[in-house]
Amino acid sequence: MSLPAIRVRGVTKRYGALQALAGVDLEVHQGEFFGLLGPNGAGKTTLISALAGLVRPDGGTLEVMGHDVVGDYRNARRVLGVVPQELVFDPFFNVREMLRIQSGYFGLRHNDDWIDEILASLDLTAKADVNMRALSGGMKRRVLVAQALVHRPPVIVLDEPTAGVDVELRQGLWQFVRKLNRDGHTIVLTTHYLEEAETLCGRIAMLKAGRVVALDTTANLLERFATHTLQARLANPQAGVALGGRADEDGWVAFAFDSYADVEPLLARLREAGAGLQEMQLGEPDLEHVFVEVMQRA
Ligand SMILES: Nc1ncnc2c1ncn2[C@@H]1O[C@H](COP(=O)(O)OP(=O)(O)OP(=O)(O)O)[C@@H](O)[C@H]1O
Repeated sequence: MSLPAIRVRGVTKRYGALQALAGVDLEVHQGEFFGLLGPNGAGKTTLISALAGLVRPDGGTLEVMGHDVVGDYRNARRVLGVVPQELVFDPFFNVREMLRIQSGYFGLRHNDDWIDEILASLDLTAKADVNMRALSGGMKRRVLVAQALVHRPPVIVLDEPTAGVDVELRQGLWQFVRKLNRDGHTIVLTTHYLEEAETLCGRIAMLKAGRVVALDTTANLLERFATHTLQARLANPQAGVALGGRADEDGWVAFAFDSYADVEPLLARLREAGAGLQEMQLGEPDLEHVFVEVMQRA
């Protein structure tokens, strides 16, 4: 097994009386597209800040590509690119200057070829000489992504990169991030858009109140926690309700089932009960259901 991209062991962090991280253990493998999900205040940003060395944990250890983020800060920082949640910029510089300055933090002086490549990939070339304060919110967010990449880090963490971003930019951003992942970068993503996480992430950790409450492949989470649904429009909805369905006002009755093997007996029972099936639809399990279920159980 190769060196994990990220290794988090027993990490705790307290803000006064508030336990923001209550013992987090986590490993992200190299090359993974990993999702870090959780409700507001679960501790996602705190964990990312600890990885970036911006927050010092009270206990436990964090490593990026084998470098301890406290003891070996410089190397740990060098292998990590973080796209932060908040848009914070110095308004006096233009885009290219910002990226040069960021390169300078990592001791990279002749970085313009790579900067040009990033600008082109993020469709920012035309904005290279534009002052930061003159950019729209979505453009600024692209610059944040560019900034995280100037030092070619193998591990990239994106903290809610698509919050408040329009559909076009969101899709462009995902295309780019997917390409980075295909090129071998490890990606860690936090988002509240569970549909995005479901399509993008191969493995997911769910955090609640500073703890990991679920950690598995996306496929296993969907399999384990979510139920399928069968929606049936019935001439006699009461017959469906008597068989355990939930009726809505429009005459549809929803049945939850765990596997397709349960569908045939259900249809047979509906026929025996004279439910009068008029129309039906199957609903696939989705990550949103899984999330709600996990959070309720935890
Ligand atoms: N600097 C700070 N001082 C005090 N409390 C803090 C500080 N930073 C975070 N917290 C608290 O720690 C908890 C975890 O916050 P964090 O920002 O890590 O959550 P999150 O999962 O990223 O949430 P969101 O989805 O809203 O971004 C919250 O209750 C938050 O109020």
